[in-house]
Amino acid sequence: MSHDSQPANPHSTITAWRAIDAAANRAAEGLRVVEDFVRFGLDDRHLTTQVKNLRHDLTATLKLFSSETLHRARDTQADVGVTVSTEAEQARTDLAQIAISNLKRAQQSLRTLEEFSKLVQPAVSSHFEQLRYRSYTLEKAITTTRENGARLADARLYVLIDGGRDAEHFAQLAGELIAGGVDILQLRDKRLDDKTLLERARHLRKMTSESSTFFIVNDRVDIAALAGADGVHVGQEELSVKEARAILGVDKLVGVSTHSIEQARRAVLDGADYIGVGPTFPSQTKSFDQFPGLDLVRQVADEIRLPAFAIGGISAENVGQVIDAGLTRVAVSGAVAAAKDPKSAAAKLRAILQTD
Ligand SMILES: Cc1ncc(COP(=O)(O)OP(=O)(O)O)c(N)n1
Ligand SMILES: Cc1ncsc1CCOP(=O)(O)O
Ligand SMILES: [Mg+2]
Repeated sequence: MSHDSQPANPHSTITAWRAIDAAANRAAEGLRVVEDFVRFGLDDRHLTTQVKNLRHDLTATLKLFSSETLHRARDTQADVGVTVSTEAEQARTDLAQIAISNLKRAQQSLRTLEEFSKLVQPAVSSHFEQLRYRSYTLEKAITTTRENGARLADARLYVLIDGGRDAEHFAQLAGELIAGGVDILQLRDKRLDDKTLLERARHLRKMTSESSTFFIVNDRVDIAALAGADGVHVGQEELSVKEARAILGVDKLVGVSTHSIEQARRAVLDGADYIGVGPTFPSQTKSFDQFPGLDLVRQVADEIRLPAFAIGGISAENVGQVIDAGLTRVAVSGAVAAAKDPKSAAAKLRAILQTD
């Protein structure tokens, strides 16, 4: 029956069932290709589970239709679409492109399912809409994981520094760390007034621009935007990834602190560019009541391929335990910034982290 309770025209009904049958198969096939890409191409257990769940939920929703009706409506021989194949369908040059094309194909099919089911079984339509929205979230998470895997491929050592005693002391330390091979520098200062913090941020922007070191501001999206930083780092109780991105723009990095595997999984789906994982060990820089420790490092290394930096009390002495637990990226403060010779402390840690 149609929306206004008029009996649907039998020709429209059979057309709708044929389209639903074809779209159901396309959506399921497309999602299977995506699942195989995140599984074998990205080696990402979390995203594999997410795509698999989406595929299973699609199957469960399709069971709300009568399979007999669908099969009766099927007429592959008469389907003019079977022999139509565009050049773009044939020209696939890399795995990620294949996966994304298939995801888009699944999304389009979900849209067909949503629209055509309105004619024959309206109550099911909104289920397909929800599945389509989930597929958009996954598309973003897959793309971000893949792109940041490349963008931050070489980023192993991430160092947090404060604004220092004065501008000169700050510039001296920053200069040494950049020269010591630090991949990412974070300005993390909770005591400076805004004017001075922005001055430090602008100074660091200038220094890092002449190097390959990324520059991130902790907490303060406003300061990051004004200084033209490469990004911002936010905690669980701060602005969300979406909010930070709305201010900074799509090209900037947004990192998120995670203290449990659930938070790490959520950060991936929220579209974070990287995650901080910790605290790993007791820290001189910040005090904590709880330590997810190396267990969380192991869980993240096992499940997640978005760049992940272990943080909290990490030094040249214990970084081997982090590497053994599966992560080769760390964020540190004290072990480098408070060292007698910050440049060689950074270079030493960086060398240990270069495991390949
Ligand atoms: C790389 C990185 N990871 C984690 C943190 C901690 O952020 P947050 O939990 O918001 O705590 P504060 O640093 O703001 O005290 C970080 N800053 N950087
Ligand atoms: C900000 C922060 N968040 C978790 S641990 C930490 C401090 C890292 O500093 P350190 O390397 O000196 O422990
Ligand atoms: Mg914070």
